[in-house]
Amino acid sequence: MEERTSNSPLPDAFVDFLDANGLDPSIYSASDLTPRYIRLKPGCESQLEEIEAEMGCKVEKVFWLPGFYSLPPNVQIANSKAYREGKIYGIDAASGAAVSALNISAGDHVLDLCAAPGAKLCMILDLLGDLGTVTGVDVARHRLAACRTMVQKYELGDHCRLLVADGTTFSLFPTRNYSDSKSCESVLIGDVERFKEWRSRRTWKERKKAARDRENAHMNPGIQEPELLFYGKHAGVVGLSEDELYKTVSNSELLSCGYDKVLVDAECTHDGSIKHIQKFEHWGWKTLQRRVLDAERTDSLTVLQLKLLSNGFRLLKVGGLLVYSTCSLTIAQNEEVVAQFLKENGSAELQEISGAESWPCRSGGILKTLRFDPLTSQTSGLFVAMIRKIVT
Ligand SMILES: C[S@@+](CC[C@H](N)C(=O)[O-])C[C@H]1O[C@@H](n2cnc3c(N)ncnc32)[C@H](O)[C@@H]1O
Repeated sequence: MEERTSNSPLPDAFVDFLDANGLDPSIYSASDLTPRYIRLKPGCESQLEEIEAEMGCKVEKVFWLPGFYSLPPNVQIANSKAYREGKIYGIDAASGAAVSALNISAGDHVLDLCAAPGAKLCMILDLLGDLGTVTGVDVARHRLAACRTMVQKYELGDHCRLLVADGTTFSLFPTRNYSDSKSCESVLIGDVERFKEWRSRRTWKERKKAARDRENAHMNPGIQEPELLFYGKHAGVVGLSEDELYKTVSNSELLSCGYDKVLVDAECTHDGSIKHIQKFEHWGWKTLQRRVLDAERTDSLTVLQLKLLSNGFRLLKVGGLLVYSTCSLTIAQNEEVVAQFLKENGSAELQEISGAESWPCRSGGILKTLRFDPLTSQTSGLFVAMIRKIVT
């Protein structure tokens, strides 16, 4: 593919891709003016003036999203003291809206099925406070390791466990306190080894075992067990035996013992993030062709997205809420995936997102779904749908 030839900020091949997907390229015209967004850790509000002085720019409150602030587009936050000290993290306001849609409350057991690198997971943990648990899953070990670093840096890990696993087949139910898990028929038998408090430094025996497990998983890809990459003190793991932790649950048990909230922030072509697309200038246009524009790539992604959404929904308890989001704006990866999923799942009901009336977004192609884009929202592009599991 040739490099960009027009004066548009978008590569020509990308404009053709937008055209083929019925997307108006003008939604990206405001992308150079799109602010940077940060979330301020709860309790740090009084330090805002100090943070502003240090960054040398205005830090403005996002009126429609609590805890969020906008900065001018090209401000680098990584060198700031507030960032180094874990008082702020970068997260787009549209991503914040997707998490906010979940209406996280104290005591929730939350599953984040495509968790890495972890900005949304951090926000979920921030909102959860001192009760409940968050299970973060991602298939990419190195990305989940980065997520662990982030959770530890922001001191948010106490109620969190991270597992390398395929989200399309992941099947572990939430780890509640031991007394709770009894009610979910997880029974303690005999004198078995139990998980102790997490230590960053693993013993030789533990490292050896982890390497052996990875080797086995590599040799037998069909029977991979999730790999536990991190767990906090109150994540419900301490005190469990391996059998209890890795116990999978039947679909009928999940109706009552499943997660209260599930986020499926699915893998996608990332075409809603023009900053991401512009990175291909350095990565090479051939890579853009392979990763974003190729129709076969989109086809295999939509299959993956439907599988992730279906499995996330299976792991939800009755009455629980699931948010499906992607940072693609194509209909194939959003409305069509949701429509197919609703057709296959009689107990799934699309929900109006409460609070969204004040959000600067527009309706998606299916009623109750939402679309953020740089022009409408002054955010990155994001599709959001919220689904409840009902009794059928
Ligand atoms: C859009 S990113 C998620 C971003 C993340 N939620 C955040 O806020 O930082 C999609 C993630 O899905 C992961 N992924 C891809 N296929 C997966 C699968 N089969 N199971 C679980 N995760 C998967 C990728 O490794 C990637 O980290």
